[in-house]
Amino acid sequence: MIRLDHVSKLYARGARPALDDISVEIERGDFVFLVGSSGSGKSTCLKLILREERPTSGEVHVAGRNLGKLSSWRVPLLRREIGAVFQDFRLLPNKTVYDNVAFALQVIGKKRHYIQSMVPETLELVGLAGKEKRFPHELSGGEQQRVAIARAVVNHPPILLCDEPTGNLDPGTSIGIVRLLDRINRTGTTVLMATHDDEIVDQMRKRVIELKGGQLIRDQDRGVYEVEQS
Ligand SMILES: Nc1ncnc2c1ncn2[C@@H]1O[C@H](COP(=O)(O)OP(=O)(O)OP(=O)(O)O)[C@@H](O)[C@H]1O
Repeated sequence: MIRLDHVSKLYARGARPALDDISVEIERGDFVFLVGSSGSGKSTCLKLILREERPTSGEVHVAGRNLGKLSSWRVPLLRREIGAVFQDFRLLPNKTVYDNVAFALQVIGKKRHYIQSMVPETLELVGLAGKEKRFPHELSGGEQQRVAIARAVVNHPPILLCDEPTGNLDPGTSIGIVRLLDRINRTGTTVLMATHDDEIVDQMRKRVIELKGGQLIRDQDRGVYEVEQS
């Protein structure tokens, strides 16, 4: 579902590589934690998968596409295959919960009756039934992140990328969010989550990929956090 072949990324000529000859494969339906100290290259890795950045060398394959050969006009089609969730939620503040999620379908031209059935179903999945008319500022951080997750998965993308989705949440709320991601993963969605949250990684015991200084130094099934400091 996601494959990096000898991928390196240098943001500036002569700079230390943000990613240094990374090769890794993530199969359909996997749940993977991407760990590593600050600056180890986690966000860069996610940006390459979204084609927000391009590698300096190597190949990135996502959902059957070689991103190096993908023309710019096809990038929006790639992004439909990938739901994305971030630490800072990124909700539209002037739209209700319902409209934040519906908007993701409107912009890709889905029909009204489809939107009217998918949005309530997805809000139910993330545990927000009954809160459709609230605005983001009327929700807790955990609830806001649930809206962001609903928005990311409402179109049933095969891949869900999460960049520190629990970074702004307390431990109890965080575990609820990751259990929700686990539930989404069990429906067949491939989940790749960059995180600094040691408690969650240790509790969930999923595959763990560790980066250090841009190099992949660990790929462990049922792994633990145990990040090496750079
Ligand atoms: N747009 C950019 N331009 C130049 N250098 C960058 C850019 N983005 C990231 N870097 C550098 O690339 C390296 C990897 O950064 P990246 O954001 O991928 O790390 P990270 O593991 O996600 O860190 P964090 O856990 O702090 O979010 C760092 O040295 C960073 O300074």
